[in-house]
Amino acid sequence: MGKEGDKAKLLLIYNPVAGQETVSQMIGDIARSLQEKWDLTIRPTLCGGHAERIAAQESEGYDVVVAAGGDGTIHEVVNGLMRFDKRPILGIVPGGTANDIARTMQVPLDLLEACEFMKQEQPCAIDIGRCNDRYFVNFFGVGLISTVSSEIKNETKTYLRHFTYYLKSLQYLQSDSLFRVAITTEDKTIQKEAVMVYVANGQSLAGLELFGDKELNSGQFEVIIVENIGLSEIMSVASSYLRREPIQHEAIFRFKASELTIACSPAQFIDMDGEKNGKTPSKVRLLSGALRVIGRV
Ligand SMILES: Nc1ncnc2c1ncn2[C@@H]1O[C@H](COP(=O)(O)OP(=O)(O)OP(=O)(O)O)[C@@H](O)[C@H]1O
Repeated sequence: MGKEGDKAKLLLIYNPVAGQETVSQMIGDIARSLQEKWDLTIRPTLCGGHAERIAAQESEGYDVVVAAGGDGTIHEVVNGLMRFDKRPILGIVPGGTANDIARTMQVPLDLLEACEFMKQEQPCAIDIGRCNDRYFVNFFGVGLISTVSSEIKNETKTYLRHFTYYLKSLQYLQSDSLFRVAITTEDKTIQKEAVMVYVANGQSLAGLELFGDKELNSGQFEVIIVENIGLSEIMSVASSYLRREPIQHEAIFRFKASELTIACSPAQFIDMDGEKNGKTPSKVRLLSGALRVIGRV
């Protein structure tokens, strides 16, 4: 191994409150592992939004910037990195609750295995979504998804959180959550009454691999509109999922697009990668191969 100065530079941004605070507890081991390959700088976040500021203000001159935390932390770091024309490579240490982005990129969920993985794997270019002046890696969503994710945001962070997520989904489906949506793409306009619109770039949502064939370099989003759907329909969709069959239901409308405008009445809160980001209307665009990430697509 060469001198410290010969090594590439890595900035590790970690969220000490993500998931069950495992990154915080293991930061010494994580640092020792990464130092074997890189000249390491470590920056913990102090509050929400801080990971994005660190990435935007301090990434210059680094070869790799690692987001250690959950999807929210990765979302913030990506938003910081996307401001640069010449972007450092992104690495992931999955210390969150759902870790949907890490799952899609096949990063091991064990923190030290993820460090080993980073040392061995090559980066690959992935598509990034853009909505107005914000970016997303995994998904853009309005309706049910946004309501549920903000409701659970402050709940106790244990494995029970996943369970809570599904219960809350069912609860909201029973309530008055319908809205009108008009989506315009490169070649069509679709108007529906919906409870949720989900624009998938990645494969997983809340730890479930819902879009198994959706690769992060496909050049297209998978757009899902969930129309008015009741409990019996949910059970039928859930049983398809459990039987590993493609999710097909008359209340679920799917298509592919790389550019779309979404208008809702009434206006809906936007959720990107599990983080709230303003309200519709939205212009959503796919930026092909915009970021290099250590992982597999
Ligand atoms: N020091 C901090 N104190 C409080 N909140 C923070 C701090 N640093 C970051 N945050 C916020 O913590 C929130 C949760 O982080 P993150 O999404 O990474 O973990 P998670 O919710 O457990 O994982 P996942 O999104 O994968 O389910 C984010 O909204 C982020 O802005």
